[in-house]
Amino acid sequence: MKKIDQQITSGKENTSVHDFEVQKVAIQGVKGSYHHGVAHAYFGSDVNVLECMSFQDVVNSLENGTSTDAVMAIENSIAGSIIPNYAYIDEHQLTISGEYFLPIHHCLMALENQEISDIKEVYSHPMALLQCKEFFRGLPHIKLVEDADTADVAKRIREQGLKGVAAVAGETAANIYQLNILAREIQTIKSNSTRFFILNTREDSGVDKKDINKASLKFLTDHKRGSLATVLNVMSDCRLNLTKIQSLPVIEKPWVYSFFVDVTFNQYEDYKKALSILKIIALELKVLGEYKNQKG
Ligand SMILES: O=C(O)C(=O)C[C@]1(C(=O)O)C=C[C@@H](O)C=C1
Repeated sequence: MKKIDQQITSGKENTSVHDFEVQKVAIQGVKGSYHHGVAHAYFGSDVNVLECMSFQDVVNSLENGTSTDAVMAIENSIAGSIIPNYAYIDEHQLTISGEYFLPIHHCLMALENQEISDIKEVYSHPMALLQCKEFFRGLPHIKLVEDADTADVAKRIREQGLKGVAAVAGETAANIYQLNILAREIQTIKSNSTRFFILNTREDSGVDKKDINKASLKFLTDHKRGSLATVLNVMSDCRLNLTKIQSLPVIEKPWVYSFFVDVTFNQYEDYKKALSILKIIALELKVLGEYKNQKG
């Protein structure tokens, strides 16, 4: 871990001590959220977490040094990409140092002695509500309300003794905040998972070269016929496998798009060769992170 110099001023003394930077992992949400689950799975159950109530706060904590690393959801197998998170990573020069795919099993939970027929409002994270659209289509008496975090709603129901209110969250949240599970596996497709990025602000993500077999890149292309196809062909010719492509509008230039791609590879040299060509043919090529493919 990085060593930092700390100046301690006490009275007239000015002592310089060496300290070790303590790892603190920012998550969106509170204990029992899916982000919390990823922090445990990736960094170990004794990880020191910083609970943030928005993705913006996660980013701020990395920038102002209150966290050293962060976990950020980026896409879900049912609801798709969390587009604003691509922009956060790009605009704030964050480095992707890893990824984690977490199976997501949503439950509907409420205080004891509450039946589904008693529930008038269900609160949860918008991505979680999107994943359970079909389940709620069959319950028209329930109003769906977007909230900051799945587990935080569960916590609030318990702390404020909210009746007629339920949360969509994971089973861990029901256990921590002692809520009854009214329905399990309420996501539209049973096999549901969310991909999370592990982020930091260090230029070198710290991933061992021999472990790197995946990268996330951003680039723009010319408004010329075939320019995107040319970039993708270079990747294919260099034996890179494209696992994801996402376009995002370039907000200063209406109707111009940037592309965010993830590629996997067996040989780091193949990837380096592709980069050297892409630097010439693509516009504004940027490496967002080089890391280990969790599915590999
Ligand atoms: O609210 C939570 O528990 C979260 O961790 C957020 C989040 C998300 O941002 O997508 C994480 C996984 C699920 O896809 C639903 C919600």
